[in-house]
Amino acid sequence: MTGWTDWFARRTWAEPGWTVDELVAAKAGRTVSVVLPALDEEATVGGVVAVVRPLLGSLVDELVVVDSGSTDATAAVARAAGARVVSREEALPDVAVRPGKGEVLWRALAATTGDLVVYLDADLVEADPAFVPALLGPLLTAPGVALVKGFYHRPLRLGEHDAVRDGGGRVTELVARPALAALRPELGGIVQPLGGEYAGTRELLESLPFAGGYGVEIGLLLDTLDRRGLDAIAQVDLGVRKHRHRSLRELGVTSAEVLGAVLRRSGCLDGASQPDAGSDRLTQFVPVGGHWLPEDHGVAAHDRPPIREYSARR
Ligand SMILES: O=c1ccn([C@@H]2O[C@H](COP(=O)(O)OP(=O)(O)O[C@H]3O[C@H](CO)[C@@H](O)[C@H](O)[C@H]3O)[C@@H](O)[C@H]2O)c(=O)[nH]1
Ligand SMILES: O=C(O)[C@H](O)COP(=O)(O)O
Repeated sequence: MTGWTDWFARRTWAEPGWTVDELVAAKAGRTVSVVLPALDEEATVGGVVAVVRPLLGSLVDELVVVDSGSTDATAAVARAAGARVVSREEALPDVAVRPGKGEVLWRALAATTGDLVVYLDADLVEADPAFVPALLGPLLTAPGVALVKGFYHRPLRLGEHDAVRDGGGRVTELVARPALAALRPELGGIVQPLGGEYAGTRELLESLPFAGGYGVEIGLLLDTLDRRGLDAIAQVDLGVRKHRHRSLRELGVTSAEVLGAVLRRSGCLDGASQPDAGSDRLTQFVPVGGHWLPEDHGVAAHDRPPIREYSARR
């Protein structure tokens, strides 16, 4: 426990108690965009939009679902629930799309205008209306804070009525936190480095590269630390977060993208001069008819440049 204990005491809100009215007053002319990245989330996106929708026109100035190439009814459901829906192509029309979550979060900056941006995953189950106010609290009231991460209990849901308490967050616990402990121990006090519920100033987010895939969250944390220092980062307790779980095999690809983003930022891969450094394939072995067959998966191993620089080059 070195390097972050003082930070933890200063920058962790364990019982966020701001009221919406207090936060609206604290905006002082600043505007807020809430962004939901969504790839085939018709089952849950409507519920997430519905808990943010009542804040539109007061704490929240725009609520946007950025559709990541869904083939289901995600866009229609999100629109019906009250969000503006933008496809990833529409968000930045003259830039060819690359796959991945980081890509849509990066493009979302071009499709929105808020001074503060709140990201929420669209696969949240029983999303909590308190998430957005709590994530905005430190940004609106604590000078110097530029990035706010949520933390929470994460049940591992095994069925509709069955869950392992705090059994979720497998990539977080087995890959992300150990990698940070080894390579950037200052970030060891961040409870949920991979959580998809966080908020930042546009000024910060537009100045940072975005890892293209699931490495985006850990990349933003590392880059904020390196450019702004630990005190620019805060965290708030959001209670409980439930989401759709992916299979162990899918989480292997997530882990590869998270690890790649860390290594590119740690001098282990030459990320600075080669933004695409690192392997973009992961082979997994699957048992088929008594044999183990290799299965090849694509891994997003690149960073998008800070969107501010990108716009300037065009
Ligand atoms: O190409 C993609 C992939 C995902 N998503 C959306 O991103 C959100 C999170 O994706 P998900 O596949 O549910 O992520 P997890 O496997 O749960 O991964 C966790 O860990 C990741 C790595 O840090 C974070 O990016 C996630 O937010 C966090 O929930 C969901 O709304 C997805 O629809 C996209 O929009 N495009
Ligand atoms: O953040 C993580 O570690 C991944 O989203 C996996 O989460 P899960 O173990 O709750 O599915």
